[in-house]
Amino acid sequence: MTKQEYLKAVEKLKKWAYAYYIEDNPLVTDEVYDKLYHEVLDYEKEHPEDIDFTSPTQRVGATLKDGFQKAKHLSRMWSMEDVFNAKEFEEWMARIQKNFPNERYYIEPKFDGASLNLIYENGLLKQAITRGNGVEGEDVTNNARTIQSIRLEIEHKGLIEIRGEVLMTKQEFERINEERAKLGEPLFANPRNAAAGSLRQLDPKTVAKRKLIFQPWGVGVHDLTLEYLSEVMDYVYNLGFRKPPIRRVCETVKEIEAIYDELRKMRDSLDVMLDGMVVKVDRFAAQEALGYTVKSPRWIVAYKFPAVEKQTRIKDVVLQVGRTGVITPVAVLEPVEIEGVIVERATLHNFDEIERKDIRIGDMVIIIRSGDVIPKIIKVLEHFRTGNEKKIERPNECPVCKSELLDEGALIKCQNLNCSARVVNSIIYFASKQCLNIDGLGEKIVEQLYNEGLIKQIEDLYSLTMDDLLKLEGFKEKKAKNLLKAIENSKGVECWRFINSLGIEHIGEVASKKICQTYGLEFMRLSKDELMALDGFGEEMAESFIEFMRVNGDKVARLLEIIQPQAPEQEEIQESAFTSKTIVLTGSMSKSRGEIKAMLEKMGAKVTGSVSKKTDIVIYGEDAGSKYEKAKQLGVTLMSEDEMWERIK
Ligand SMILES: NC(=O)c1ccc[n+]([C@@H]2O[C@H](COP(=O)([O-])OP(=O)(O)OC[C@H]3O[C@@H](n4cnc5c(N)ncnc54)[C@H](O)[C@@H]3O)[C@@H](O)[C@H]2O)c1
Ligand SMILES: [Zn+2]
Repeated sequence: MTKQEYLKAVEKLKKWAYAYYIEDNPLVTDEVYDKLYHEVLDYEKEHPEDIDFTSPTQRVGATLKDGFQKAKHLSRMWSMEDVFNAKEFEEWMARIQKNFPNERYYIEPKFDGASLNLIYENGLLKQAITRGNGVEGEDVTNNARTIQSIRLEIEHKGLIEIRGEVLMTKQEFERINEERAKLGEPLFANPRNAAAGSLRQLDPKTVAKRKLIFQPWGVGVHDLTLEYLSEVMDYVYNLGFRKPPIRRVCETVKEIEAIYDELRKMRDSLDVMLDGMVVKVDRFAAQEALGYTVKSPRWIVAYKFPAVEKQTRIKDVVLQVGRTGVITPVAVLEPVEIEGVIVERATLHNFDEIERKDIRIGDMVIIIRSGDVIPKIIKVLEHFRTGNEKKIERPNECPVCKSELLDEGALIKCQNLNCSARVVNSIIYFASKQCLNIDGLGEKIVEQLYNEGLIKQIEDLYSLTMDDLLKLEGFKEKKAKNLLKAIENSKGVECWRFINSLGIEHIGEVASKKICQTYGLEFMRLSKDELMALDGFGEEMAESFIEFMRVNGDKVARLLEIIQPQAPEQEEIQESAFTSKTIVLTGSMSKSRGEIKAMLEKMGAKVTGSVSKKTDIVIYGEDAGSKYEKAKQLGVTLMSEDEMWERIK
């Protein structure tokens, strides 16, 4: 780096830091920022005489935003030195151990949120101040008061600064971004920016609506006379603050590395974002002796995790056709590595989402991939646009079968039941775990069978022969035999698996189970009433089921014939006056209607939702309305709740 390049880099960092700290709207990912930051740092180490005193390496945070009162911290707030791998971490440890060979280290996760200092006096929250430039920050006391996990009163009566991170859960972040997209507001890049932006809303009512969390990690001024930071933190957490998922005291690099691995594994399952682990010298006396640089304590280090957010470019958009015909747009990306996995695609969900987020081909975007979750685009970095980006058009023709598409707004569908993509995907679904669970019949093999013309529809699976399979590439006798056996074994499956495997819209595993528990194998000709009498069934579900059976009745009958699913064992029926009767419940009763319904069903009654000529009895509670009247009109037997209990006795 030349001096000129150095000065340019400093300007760039300052611009990025301003967008990040003041506007909560980063222009680049942390990874990109950190890379340049470290290049600048390296240059400054070699050329101390050139250091620009406004360089981000020389100060905490950035200048302050207008709008809030400024307020001074009682003691300074700091930034942290960071390391990115075991080697860098060991070098840091070695530097400490040179003068302090036998120290203990206190470890907590590094929470990725916005720093906040809470000042308590006489047991009351007096002031809440953002980190700002470390000396003074913004007074956000009124906002902090709306955060449930910030105590307004604590047992400790002395003066104490409790410091921590304001966090937003991953779920809340998604919710707020959805909301912002609908309103056409710019999206937050990640939960950290969302938390920081929310904490600095001028209206506390808006802050209260966003579920923020306060997670302590340290103290400033305090009057506790303890020897170790870990003891002070025990004290703080016991005042009633949220505890971190892991906190440990240990002594060796090996122990610390083990905690790092443990935290990394835990990372995805937590509801808030971690971007690393923080290692601190535990003994206060040693901390003081080690001291501070212009920007950070020498006794703390942030041992960062690999980034889960990357910036990359959208090269193209391709369309996938699912088994229900729904077209899902998928972004083809310039490949990037995230935690050891090369990511080349990200889902775009649907076309409304593309429009809401104004995603274009050629755009630079931030993507996130955490755990097994499909990579997602969280934000378009619009300032990278050159004007050559292309809008993504809503398709009107199926990319696979070319038939005309049905555009329902959020969803665009291929309606052609014979569309090969739909057929292949529905067979894959049919064989999947939550359906017929046919071992060895995965995506690739279904495609292979279909492309070779061996199967055209689900039924064809059951007439596959050894000869057929042996013709296929990659099939030897054993594999073929196993597959045929697995297909054969799928005969006689539980009834609910059979229904679930049909892939009826709105009818999933739970609904399939409900249908089979109540009606066994007699599900093909169920009426709307009968379906709506099932717990959790609404009109949409009932109609979808009936429509499916109307259109595909013959096919379902053929499959039933081949597969012969098993009905669940019926519980023994308790005979009573209600056995085999069709009953409607109305009005408010002494127990919930669900409970009474379940009780009657055990006696072999059919409990439906609306009164018709087919209804045998209407049982009414208090304030019964239109159903009571209708029963009267139709001459259906009316029975009060009390009478019902009489008869059951
Ligand atoms: N994307 C961008 O444009 C951009 C711009 C500026 C900064 N950044 C990012 O910000 C970071 C550097 O900034 P920084 O100095 O504000 O913060 P930092 O990441 O260096 O960490 C210091 C902060 O970590 C927090 N923290 C979380 N858990 C903690 C714990 N257990 N103990 C102590 N502190 C804990 C505290 O709030 C503390 O102030 C980098 O990760 C950088 O990538 C990004
Ligand atoms: Zn199609």
